[in-house]
Amino acid sequence: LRVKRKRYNTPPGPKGLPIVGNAWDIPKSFEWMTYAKWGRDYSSDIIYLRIFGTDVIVLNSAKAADDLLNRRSNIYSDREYMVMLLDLVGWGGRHFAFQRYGDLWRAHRRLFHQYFHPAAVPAYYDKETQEARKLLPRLLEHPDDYMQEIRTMTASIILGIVFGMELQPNSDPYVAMAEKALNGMASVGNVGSYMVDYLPWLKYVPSWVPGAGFQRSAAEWRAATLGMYDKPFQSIKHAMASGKAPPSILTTMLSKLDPDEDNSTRENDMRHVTGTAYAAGADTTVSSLGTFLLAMVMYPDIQKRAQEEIDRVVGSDRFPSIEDKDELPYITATMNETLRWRQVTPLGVAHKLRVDDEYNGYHLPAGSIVVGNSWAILHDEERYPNPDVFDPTRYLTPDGELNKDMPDPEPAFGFGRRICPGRYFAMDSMWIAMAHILATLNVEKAVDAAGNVIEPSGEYTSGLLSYPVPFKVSFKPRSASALALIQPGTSVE
Ligand code: HEM
Repeated sequence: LRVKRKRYNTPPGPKGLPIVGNAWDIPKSFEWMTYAKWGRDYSSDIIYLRIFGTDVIVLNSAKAADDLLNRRSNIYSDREYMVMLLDLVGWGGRHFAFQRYGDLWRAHRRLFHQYFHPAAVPAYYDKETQEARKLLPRLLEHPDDYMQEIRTMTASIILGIVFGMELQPNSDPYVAMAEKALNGMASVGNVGSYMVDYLPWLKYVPSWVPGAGFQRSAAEWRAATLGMYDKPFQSIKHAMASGKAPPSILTTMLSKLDPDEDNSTRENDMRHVTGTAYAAGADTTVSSLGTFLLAMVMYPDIQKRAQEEIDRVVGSDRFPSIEDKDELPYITATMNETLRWRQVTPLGVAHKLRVDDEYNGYHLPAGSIVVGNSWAILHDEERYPNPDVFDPTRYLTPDGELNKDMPDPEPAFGFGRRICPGRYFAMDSMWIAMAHILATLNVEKAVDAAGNVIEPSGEYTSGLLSYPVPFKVSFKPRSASALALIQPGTSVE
């Protein structure tokens, strides 16, 4: 029986072809820019696409994203079921960013929130500060590996607070496994990266069939995903049983269990929520700090101004502390601008609409994938003139205070009930690392063997997470007293 579809007034967008719809219109990379361009071409901040029968709605303005994803969050907070990512690569039921709206998601999010809400995160300042301090000498020693060193810092912070884990220097086996799992996630995590997402029966095609290479990649990634969730959980549980587990979020969680009850569901929630903190939090913060370094290399005057603020408020005989934050508005503005200028997740994580909706006279069909284009929102020329220029003063009043009328770059963290629940912790980690780097190091363009300055390309990778394309950086201690802070044994002449 064929039911004839009623023609509704959906938002404008490229026309597309029969059956495949707009599948071939969507570029393989930097889709956020194309979506923003379509918004201009069709003079609409809402764009409608159809991909193999799936409705996709892209929101290109702060107003549309706020009206729908924030204000109607009760119906806009579902997720698409991504076969490749969830079934084949193993993130289903584990990483709640990809969980459908429902009880399991709610249980995970609630448990996570208990340890990452604004009043909980100051408990992690000490660890964040300690690891930021360890980062500084490593940047001086291994300037070419600065991204890896930053990754070690974020991994040490998160794994330290969540599992009480001390990382093994150089390649830590847990981090190596997690990196593999995260590579899989980054490769398949954007809705529609794999044909199997649109044609779910493809998952039954064995991996030896020509063209089914996704099955082989999936099996390798899957082993890493399962390991990253199970291994630390099991080892902490064992260590706790013998009284040897250092205090952590997981030991606090486990200590609340009643040994006389069947705890299997709650233990699973704990395993998945703790594993997710690393999966969601490590590489995101790494990318944002990479952007910070890129901005400092490209805009030396801004770096100098930030350093002057620290010198004036903190002096040079101690490190800045997050307790100084209120007196360091330029540093906070620099962090906001870092999150605005280049997003870690330019399209956020796609939401899904659960029921039919109406907006501005348009029909938005139930089941639509709804993409908040945070790149477009944070590059809106009206709110952010010359949006491609890195300029922290956007966030400041003329007399240098934080401008209360300027919205925080919140869209960088998503929307509505799905907004990043790790954002307070993420911004603390970023702020502390940035303040430590600015206080003690000059971050400059590197020079090659022939004495030529190496210009960074300023380019980014494309995917669910976007990173600066590797660029060379030179780190130099700002002064003898800075060096003495970085390497406490060093004498100051
Ligand atoms: C600069 C760093 C970060 C950025 C830019 C970022 C960005 C995002 C974005 C865009 C989302 C999707 C929101 C949506 O669906 O509308 C998200 C979700 C999430 N983030 Fe973050 N994040 C960052 C750091 C962190 C950290 C450090 C953690 C954990 C400690 C974390 C945990 C999560 C979790 C668990 C979710 C899933 C929320 C849900 O679906 O209910 N994030 N993040």
